[in-house]
Amino acid sequence: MKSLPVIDISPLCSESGDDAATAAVAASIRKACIEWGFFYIVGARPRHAATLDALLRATVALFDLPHDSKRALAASLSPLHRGWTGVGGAHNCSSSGRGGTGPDNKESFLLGAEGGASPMHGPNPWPSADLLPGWEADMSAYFSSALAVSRALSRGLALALGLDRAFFEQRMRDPVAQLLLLRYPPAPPSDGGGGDGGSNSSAARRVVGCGEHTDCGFLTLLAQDDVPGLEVRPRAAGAASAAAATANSGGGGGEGGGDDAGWVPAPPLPGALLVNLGDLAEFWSGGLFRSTPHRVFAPGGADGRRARHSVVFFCNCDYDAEVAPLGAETGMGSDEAGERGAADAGNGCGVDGTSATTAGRYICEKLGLMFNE
Ligand SMILES: O=C(O)CCC(=O)C(=O)O
Ligand SMILES: [Fe+2]
Repeated sequence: MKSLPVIDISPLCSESGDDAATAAVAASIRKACIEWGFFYIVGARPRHAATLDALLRATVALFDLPHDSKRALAASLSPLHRGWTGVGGAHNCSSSGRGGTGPDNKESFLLGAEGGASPMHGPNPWPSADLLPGWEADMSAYFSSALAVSRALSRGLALALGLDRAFFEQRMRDPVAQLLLLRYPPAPPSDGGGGDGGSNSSAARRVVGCGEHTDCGFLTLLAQDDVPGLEVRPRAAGAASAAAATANSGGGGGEGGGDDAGWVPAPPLPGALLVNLGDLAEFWSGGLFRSTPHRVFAPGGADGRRARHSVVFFCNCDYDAEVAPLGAETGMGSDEAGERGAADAGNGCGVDGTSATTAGRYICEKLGLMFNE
């Protein structure tokens, strides 16, 4: 059974070294971005492994705070909607889901780039040091570390598109980046009665933690604890046939139809981060790279006693970075154009429109935000 690719990005983590190893990583990234829009990375700076543990511990500590302490940090109090949102609250950072999957079942806490570089930069509602000693330092360390990994990856993405390796990095000087901490509470035990819509598929019996959506920005890095729940639905021909095989192989319990068809699990892989591309990357790459739909189910079954925690780093480019769909330089060959398939021409990324924009404008439009520039 085919599953999501794993790519060792260590050759991208040094400033120099434009050698065969780098070219091989760029080729793997190109293939993964065309076929899946998702891939695991290993080999990021060693510093990252240490900050990952601290990150997950700090995330649990935040959500374990008493309700009143979290309410005092509510996102509704912040002009940039940073801070805490309880279960059933708004979905923060992604373009809207499709397919009527119902309300999200998750608690979230949003942080973002500080300073005044753009209307999307600003102060974070940090919990006080009395409440959570060292929390701000742990989160800030992870934020910088995730940004360094994103910059390294951006070199691979640029090479994968036939561009100068610094192409995206030069547009990530003080990027619009956000860190979203998530807790998915376990699904209530099923007494076999429920089910929505009378469907018999396992997807219908499971509780949605985060409905199907694509991310709207450039690059997403996901750290997850050891509780699974994330699934992706690749649209390219090669990966899609692997997904169909997964749906039919007994893992999902479906019969090739219903809500499970085409979905592939993206379970936690110790020491790895999961990367996915957002709508902005698909738009910028002229539709060559994928912004792939994904969804999360609340922990159930054997994992049903524990909440799932994940931390999503949405790395965009600088607010005023100019963006226009790339053309011939990406070297999209007829094979790759065929790989895209005719059926999936649009996922709302605006790839068919040729108008140039800026990263900030693109994201604000997707999120329905308006700022006076
Ligand atoms: O929690 C996860 O694994 C993914 C969350 C996600 O896709 C999002 O917040 O955009
Ligand atoms: Fe997402």
